[in-house]
Amino acid sequence: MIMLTGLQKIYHGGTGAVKAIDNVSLEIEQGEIFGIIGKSGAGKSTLIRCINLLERPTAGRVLVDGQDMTSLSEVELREARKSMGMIFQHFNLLSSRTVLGNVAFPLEIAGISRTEREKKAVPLLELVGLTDKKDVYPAQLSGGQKQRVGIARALASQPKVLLCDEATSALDPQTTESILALLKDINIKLGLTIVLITHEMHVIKAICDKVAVIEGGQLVETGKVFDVFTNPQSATAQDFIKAVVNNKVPDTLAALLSDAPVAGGNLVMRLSFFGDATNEPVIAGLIRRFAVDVNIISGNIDHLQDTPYGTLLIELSGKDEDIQNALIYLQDLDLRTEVIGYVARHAHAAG
Ligand SMILES: Nc1ncnc2c1ncn2[C@@H]1O[C@H](COP(=O)(O)OP(=O)(O)OP(=O)(O)O)[C@@H](O)[C@H]1O
Repeated sequence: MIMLTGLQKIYHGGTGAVKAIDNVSLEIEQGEIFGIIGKSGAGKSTLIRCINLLERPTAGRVLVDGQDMTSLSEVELREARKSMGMIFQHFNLLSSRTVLGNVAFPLEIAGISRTEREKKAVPLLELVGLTDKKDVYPAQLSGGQKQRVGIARALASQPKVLLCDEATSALDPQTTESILALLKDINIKLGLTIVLITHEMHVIKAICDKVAVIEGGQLVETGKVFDVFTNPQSATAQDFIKAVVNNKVPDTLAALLSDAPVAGGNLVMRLSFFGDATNEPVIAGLIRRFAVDVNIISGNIDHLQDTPYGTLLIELSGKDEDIQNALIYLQDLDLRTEVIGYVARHAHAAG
């Protein structure tokens, strides 16, 4: 649906050239919700604005539905942009127009008659749950309601893609949740491809199918949200995930760990479970089979989209041989194991 190839954007400002996007290539498929996450200044806004060419890339190609956006004339570009709606952090509504007037505005620009405009806008208000606010002005709306107007307006020209520029950053957590649920609903009902940028991992976790992590204008990691969450490769992705998944080794324990086995010491490891494996009594099975004690340091079970996902940080104590056999047993199960390190038994109170 959307293909970025070797995308580059250099800004020339007072302080010299800034490489905001540095050789980014990625593919977004039809019907998916694709999240782009990065810290402040990573290049997220520039990247999303390059997709509809609100920013013209310095180099690289932007293909949307097979059409090379960078090769279009201004007139062709205006036409192509109709297939890409956009919503913004600060909503960008027209304060002098009613809710209905705002939603119908793109249709007015397109020269569609008043009756036709209303015919198209009214069902969109229903879709976003604002039928009763049709005749009020933006100043009378809450932030969440304003964003609903923004969404309805973006859908007015029946786009194939919805670009969301930090669409929930100005909203409180509960309103954020309801707007994200609405985006998911629209994605399913209309089969709309959604691209969103955010600096918050919980947004990605809530609705995205795939994620791209960017830093310093570069793509550092991309993949299915489930894969990136359960097995992040880059330090940046690991940092973002820490904010929503608590499976960190406590600092007091981390200070005592060594990579190599310690004779007569305990093994600290992380187990990650997905799907059906979350229902398996892994720890009970471990204790039954081996002469080891298991101390659970931390643990949680969560859902990523509809798939259960859990992590357990555990410490095994026992004879060295029993610990190694238990480790081999765990590594053979349908779960992900990660040896965090070894700790001398007397050095640590637990176990
Ligand atoms: N018009 C501009 N002129 C010069 N430099 C710019 C311009 N717009 C952005 N930049 C620079 O490009 C880099 C990326 O900016 P961008 O706004 O895309 O990042 P971002 O990830 O969206 O950040 P934030 O989350 O803070 O909005 C930054 O270093 C920024 O200062």
